Amino acid sequence: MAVYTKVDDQTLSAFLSRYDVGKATSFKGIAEGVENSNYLLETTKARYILTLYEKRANPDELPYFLNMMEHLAEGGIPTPLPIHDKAGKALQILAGRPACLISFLSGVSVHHPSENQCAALGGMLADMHKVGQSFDESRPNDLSLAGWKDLAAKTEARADEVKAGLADEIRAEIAALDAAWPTGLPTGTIHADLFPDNVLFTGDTITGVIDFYFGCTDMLAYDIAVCINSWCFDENHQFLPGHAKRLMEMYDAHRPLTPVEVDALPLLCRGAALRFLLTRLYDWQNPVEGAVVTPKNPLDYLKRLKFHQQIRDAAGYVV
Ligand SMILES: Nc1ncnc2c1ncn2[C@@H]1O[C@H](COP(=O)(O)OP(=O)(O)O)[C@@H](O)[C@H]1O
Ligand SMILES: N[C@@H](CCOP(=O)(O)O)C(=O)O
Repeated sequence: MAVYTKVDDQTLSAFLSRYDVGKATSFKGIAEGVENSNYLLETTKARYILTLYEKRANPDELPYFLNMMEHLAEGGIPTPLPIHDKAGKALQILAGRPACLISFLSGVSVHHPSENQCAALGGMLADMHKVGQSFDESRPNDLSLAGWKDLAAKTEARADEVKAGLADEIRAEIAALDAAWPTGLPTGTIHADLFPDNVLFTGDTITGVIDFYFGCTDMLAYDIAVCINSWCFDENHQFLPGHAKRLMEMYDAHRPLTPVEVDALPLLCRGAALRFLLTRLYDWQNPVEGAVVTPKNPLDYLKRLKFHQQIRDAAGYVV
């Protein structure tokens, strides 16, 4: 459960009095997530999610994320909507943290996505990229090469406590990616953390896309690489080519991939694997005292990284 900041009854009712959302009937910490504190709030009017921003969230960037969600929702992507208070304000301070009430979306996230669900994901991701083209705000991806170097420096002293030789493997991978990281690919607004726990389904239909707090401006195909990493491996970290094929085919049907994007996929997948290896490693080494959160295993992404390292070209993902 990710709850870093506790919200008591009095604080909650004072907060809710700013809104026209009715009275709270239930308020519970949510048993998923890593980055922020999330509560499910039920009121006499509706259900909401209350998010308190923690850890990596930079308060100055929160308006960007909320505006991105609103822009995508207006374009037909099923993202939550920030709720505005009676004075028109969406972003608040609650229990000393920046906070926002957002609309609750129905559906459930899947632990073992099917090929059909990967196809739905590919189509939605391409649609999201197309709608994102008219979003006029931008934010650099602070978890790309420069961010990885920074995390590698912060984690290297104790990386070998997690696995012997890990610091060297990370150093070598950063050097390889630094020398070959693609440029000139189509860019735009990307989600950058589109894991299965951030997509809600009813059957094979996507009913929600959540957690835009790593959203940024970067190569569109990097989002596909994040999805290949997080949707197309089984629980034993074995690659699932049928999943990747359906994801990419449906993406391509909604937004045709350019040849340079296809060629860059193995490198982008390596970069995405390294990104999650590093943030997980950092979180593993730096637990937040008193937080209720289950740290994720960094080595899951070392296994994926090794898989991508032996892929020669994008065809390796679909055979
Ligand atoms: N708008 C929403 N509608 C329904 N459930 C949500 C919504 N936002 C978050 N959740 C639930 O809260 C969990 C944690 O949210 P998430 O944004 O992924 O947190 P974190 O940023 O901490 O990773 C999700 O897995 C989902 O179950
Ligand atoms: N997806 C990341 C962790 C970020 O947490 P999320 O709950 O916001 O997806 C990972 O799995 O390492």
